[in-house]
Amino acid sequence: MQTGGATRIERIETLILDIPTIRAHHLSMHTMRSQTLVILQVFCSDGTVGTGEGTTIGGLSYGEESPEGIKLTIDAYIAPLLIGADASRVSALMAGVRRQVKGNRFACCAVETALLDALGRRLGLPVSEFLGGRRRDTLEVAWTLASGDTAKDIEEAEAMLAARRHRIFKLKIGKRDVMADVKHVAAIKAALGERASVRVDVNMAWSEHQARRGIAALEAAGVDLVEQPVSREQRDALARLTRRFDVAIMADEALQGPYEAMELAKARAAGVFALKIAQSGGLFDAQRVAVIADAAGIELYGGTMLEGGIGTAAAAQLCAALPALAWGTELFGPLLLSEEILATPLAYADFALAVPAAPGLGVELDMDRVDFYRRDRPKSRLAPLARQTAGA
Ligand SMILES: O=C(O)C[C@H]1C=CC(=O)O1
Ligand SMILES: [Mn+2]
Repeated sequence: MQTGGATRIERIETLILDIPTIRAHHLSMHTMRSQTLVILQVFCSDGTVGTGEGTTIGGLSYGEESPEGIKLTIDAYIAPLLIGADASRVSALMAGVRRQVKGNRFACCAVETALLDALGRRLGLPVSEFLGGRRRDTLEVAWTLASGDTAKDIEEAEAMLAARRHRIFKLKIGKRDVMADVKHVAAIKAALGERASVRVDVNMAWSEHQARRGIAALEAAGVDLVEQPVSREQRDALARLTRRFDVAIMADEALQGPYEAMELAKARAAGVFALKIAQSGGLFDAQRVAVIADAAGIELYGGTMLEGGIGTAAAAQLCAALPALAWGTELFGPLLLSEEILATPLAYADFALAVPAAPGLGVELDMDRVDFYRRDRPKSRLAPLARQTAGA
């Protein structure tokens, strides 16, 4: 796997970080009070270090990979395949990894991200420039209202509008009775009116029958988009809902890479795809999903697994290079964390995220903060850390 004079992969290190969220984040299957990030670094023989991130939501309650599993997969199975290999052959390296490692898309995405970061640093180019070239330098970013309380959500949305940070709001529903959720959403939409786009994410909590009742009422309340109302296996039900309603129906959990994208497109099961680098299995596979969406006339939304700064920068690099991104993005993950792990936080202003312009992912880790939040930190390092707030 190596040629003379090539830059080699010398070492791969992984770390698990636990960072508190700024408030409880209620999803239909889990309430988050902290987020767990798996950070990996790929050390190359020319001195470049590439950084990647593997992050999921709620342990094993959202997807099949846990943070501990992502770390183990990289340490025990992926790293040994890569040590000594030519670090710049990213696509070939990932094809080799996939021959030996089935599934484990989040772990593969983290590794591919780190290799792309290192390659970009070596080339002196941001990753978006070799994913086809940048089509945009800023990305509109939605915010998720998920405090669990209608009045608090309205207050939070008003503060975001006043600060010009977000004007698209995604509401997490599916935990309560359908009509209680509809009442909650309708009250928020009525308060915000035309000043904001209000969307909902059911995270698979409804049956098809519940979805028919719920979506009809949400459409009447002025909601713009309904994300993954039914379980990911129920592709036919999702297709029937897409045909039945004018409001946009978006596939999220049902979309796990190019194969599912093709099946969803053939079944006309969604009008919009939540494009996520981790769920797709990496930036290359996310690009393949985007190509399928484009060919099928399906619109795109840049989704998140609530990653920290590294995963968010990686998704931003991909989103910057997409030909079209009709529904904007929700790349706000770092803003939900109470502490920043980047040396310079990502910049959010005027409802948008500025896509980092420096080589690679365009961001640097603050290693003191990383050290502080690592799960295995030595007890002697428990001294409080000076607070640095995420965001601009
Ligand atoms: O989309 C999801 O299901 C996961 C995630 C994205 C934003 C958020 O608040 O949760
Ligand atoms: Mn979702």
